[in-house]
Amino acid sequence: MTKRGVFLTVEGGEGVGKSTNLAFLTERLKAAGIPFISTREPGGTELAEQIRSLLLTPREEAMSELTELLLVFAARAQHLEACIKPAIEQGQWVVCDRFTDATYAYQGGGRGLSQSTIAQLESLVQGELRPDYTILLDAPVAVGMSRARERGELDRFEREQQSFFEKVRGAYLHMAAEHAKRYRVIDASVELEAVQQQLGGEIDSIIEAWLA
Ligand SMILES: Nc1ncnc2c1ncn2[C@@H]1O[C@H](COP(=O)(O)OP(=O)(O)OP(=O)(O)O)[C@@H](O)[C@H]1O
Ligand SMILES: Cc1cn([C@H]2C[C@H](O)[C@@H](COP(=O)(O)O)O2)c(=O)[nH]c1=O
Repeated sequence: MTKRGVFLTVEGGEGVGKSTNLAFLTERLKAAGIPFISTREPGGTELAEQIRSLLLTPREEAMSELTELLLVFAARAQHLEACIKPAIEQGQWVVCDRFTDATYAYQGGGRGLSQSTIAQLESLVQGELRPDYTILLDAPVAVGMSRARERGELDRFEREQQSFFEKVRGAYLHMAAEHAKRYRVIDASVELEAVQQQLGGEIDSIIEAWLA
């Protein structure tokens, strides 16, 4: 029987370095000879990427909070069935830039939607499936936003107020405390080399546990 792959998610606020460090993590997996796919949410399949574009593109018509929540889960349903579940079952690791904890942080913490509404959709779309490990890149909101601004034009979420992102960060830190066995919290406010030194230790121990 094929050994199930690990489902590893990378979370954090805007501009904290998720994409940069996801590439670092997958380099470590490659070096260890571990089969993996690297993907992101919202997105990860052609259809889910189209939903991503609906979610991220700024427009005049305001998007209702419920519409936003349902779009996020619609993209996730597609991503899970077409990409994540088959990969894990085939023994591949799935390294995913954001997953449902982002929904609890942004639509729950940021927009104020109830945990129980999100939990109902989580059960409907995912069944029992949850990430095995979650790396939270944590930095003060101002640090992440200044990195995001330097990158160029801001998307629909990045145009939110600082208070929105403070709530998002608070929700992530709360989840990290609540799910301490699954979470690895990394201080992402320091220079990249120091971030990757912390990350290297964490990924090596996760690999070791899987190979044992
Ligand atoms: N520790 C760091 N110190 C300084 N700059 C960094 C650090 N980590 C990432 N950066 C830079 O910050 C910018 C944002 O990084 P990146 O795109 O990886 O963040 P992200 O979390 O994926 O952003 P988003 O949430 O918008 O997708 C990039 O220009 C990247 O080079
Ligand atoms: C999965 C997910 C994402 N979001 C938001 C968070 C970000 O602002 C964007 C994705 O852009 P990034 O460049 O990949 O960071 O989408 C959300 O609000 N809810 C979610 O579940």
